[in-house]
Amino acid sequence: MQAFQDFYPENVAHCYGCGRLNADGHQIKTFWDGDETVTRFQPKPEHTAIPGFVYGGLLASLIDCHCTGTAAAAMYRAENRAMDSLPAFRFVTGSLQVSYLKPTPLGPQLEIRGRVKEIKGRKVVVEATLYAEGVATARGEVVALQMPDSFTA
Ligand SMILES: CCCCCCCC/C=C\CCCCCCCC(=O)SCCNC(=O)CCNC(=O)[C@H](O)C(C)(C)COP(=O)(O)OP(=O)(O)OC[C@H]1O[C@@H](n2cnc3c(N)ncnc32)[C@H](O)[C@@H]1OP(=O)(O)O
Repeated sequence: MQAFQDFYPENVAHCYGCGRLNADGHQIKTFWDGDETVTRFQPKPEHTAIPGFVYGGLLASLIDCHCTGTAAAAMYRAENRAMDSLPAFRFVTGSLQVSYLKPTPLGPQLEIRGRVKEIKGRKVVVEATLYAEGVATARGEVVALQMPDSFTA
């Protein structure tokens, strides 16, 4: 099954969090699960904050790209269009808010689940919860905006 990120056009597939063409990035993969979206990610030893626990910046990055990917997929769903159809939706982060609820253990695979809160014009608001072994350890919200032309290098 193809992930949302597998549909990103080549010129926007280099993001550190989600670009499949960034060999040094996280290359997250996000899928629909009913009305929710899900990403699973295995942190590595270098993603340490305090020994035994995951660095919060990594968790923010995972939530960020999970939510921008969800925003793009949600726009396709809202327009009843296939994800490889044109014009492509490209989203960037307007705001990213993260609450760290509990320390996140380094070891288990993490699961991020997202839900669309609002679609309004070029803006999509997505909320996400990050779980380690079924326990919610972080929660976030992203305001994603369709990418302006000024981002084109
Ligand atoms: C499923 C298949 C898909 C296939 C194809 C998909 C294509 C690929 C998709 C994805 C590519 C991968 C890329 C991932 C990216 C990862 C995340 C990043 O790291 S992104 C880098 C960090 N972010 C920036 O550098 C942004 C810098 N800021 C800007 O460029 C602008 O400020 C921008 C675009 C965020 C907003 O500017 P405006 O001019 O478009 O916005 P205005 O028209 O003023 O507002 C529209 C609405 O948005 C709200 N808004 C605007 N900025 C906001 C902000 N910063 N925070 C909260 N809300 C904001 C406003 O309040 C307004 O809402 P009201 O309509 O009134 O409800």
